[in-house]
Amino acid sequence: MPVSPAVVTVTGAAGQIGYALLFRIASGQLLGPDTPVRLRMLEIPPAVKAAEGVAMELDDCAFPLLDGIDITDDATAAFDGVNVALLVGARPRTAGMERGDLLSANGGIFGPQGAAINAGAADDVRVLVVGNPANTNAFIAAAHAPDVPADRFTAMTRLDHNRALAQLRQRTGAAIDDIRRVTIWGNHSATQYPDLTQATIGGRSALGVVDDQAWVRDTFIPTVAKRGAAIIEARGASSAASAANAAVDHVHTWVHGTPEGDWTSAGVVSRGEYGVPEGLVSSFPVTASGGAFTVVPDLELDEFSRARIDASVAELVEEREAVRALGLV
Ligand SMILES: NC(=O)C1=CN([C@@H]2O[C@H](COP(=O)(O)OP(=O)(O)OC[C@H]3O[C@@H](n4cnc5c(N)ncnc54)[C@H](O)[C@@H]3O)[C@@H](O)[C@H]2O)C=CC1
Ligand SMILES: O=C([O-])CC(=O)C(=O)O
Repeated sequence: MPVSPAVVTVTGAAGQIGYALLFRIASGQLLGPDTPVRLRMLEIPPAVKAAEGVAMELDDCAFPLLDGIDITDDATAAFDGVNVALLVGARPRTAGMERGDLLSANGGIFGPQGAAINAGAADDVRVLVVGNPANTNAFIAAAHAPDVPADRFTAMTRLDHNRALAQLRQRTGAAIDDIRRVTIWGNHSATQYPDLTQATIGGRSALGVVDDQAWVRDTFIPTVAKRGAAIIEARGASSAASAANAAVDHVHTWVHGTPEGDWTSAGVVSRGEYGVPEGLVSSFPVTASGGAFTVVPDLELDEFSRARIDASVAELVEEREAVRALGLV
């Protein structure tokens, strides 16, 4: 029996991440080889023509799973019946900025989009916010969607998670598939806490394999946390293909699950886990099963980890206060 197509909406579809993302979605890498996809591309009016050009290229790939493409500048139309919403469209930072500096420029995008999702999305909608500052933009979107379960709104820290895996591979020579239980806690910002205390490499403690606390504290953590700025410095533009790759990973894991014995990292709406105030969108260690993320419970946090998580969560609280002051929630 033919499977009906999933509606996947990508905002900012004519941007750099959109260009790296849409072709992977249409080829089946997001939802798997058995699910046809109907793509909805949302753009602001000046970029609709560029989105049309991207759609022409998508057509020219003749992807068997691509059921059709709609292009619109209207959020209500973009999110009508949507199953997977990828909220990418937002301004990227430039050299010298922190992601939080984008709040006033970008925050206003996510309330109306949350409201449009609330009004028209499919019952099983899953939302991934990529546009920065991603955690707080997801908080804004969720606040405007009271009828959508809060656990359907997530923010992307999978890129940070993948960066942590890559740094650990470089340091130890381990295969990526042998590295497990790495965690990104907190905000997708320089305050994030990439945590190796629970991580294993080939079943052994990653900290034991590395055997160099100073490297973890002074090299690993800042390299992962400041990787976005390093890419901007080197490339003259913020990361795009690796961000699109992480978005594909995030949704694929959400839908298809985490491997036995492992977990990933995602920004999810806190229910008070690990002392993170309820309602904030914070990155946690999460497993995925049955199409839902669950925060890994009962991990022991040492003093250093506790302090790092608290510092990043304090920044999320500040961002929440800022969006309240701006009248965005
Ligand atoms: N969470 C993460 O790990 C990462 C997040 N990002 C963020 O993703 C966002 C997008 O980055 P790029 O694609 O490089 O930027 P870009 O500037 O190349 O593209 C953004 C696109 O969004 C569109 N747009 C702006 N307002 C919109 C609206 N209201 N509705 C629909 N579309 C709208 C623009 O017309 C543009 O085409 C930025 O905020 C960037 O900082 C980037 C990398 C990683
Ligand atoms: O750093 C930036 O502005 C873009 C981003 O979020 C990342 O690369 O992690």
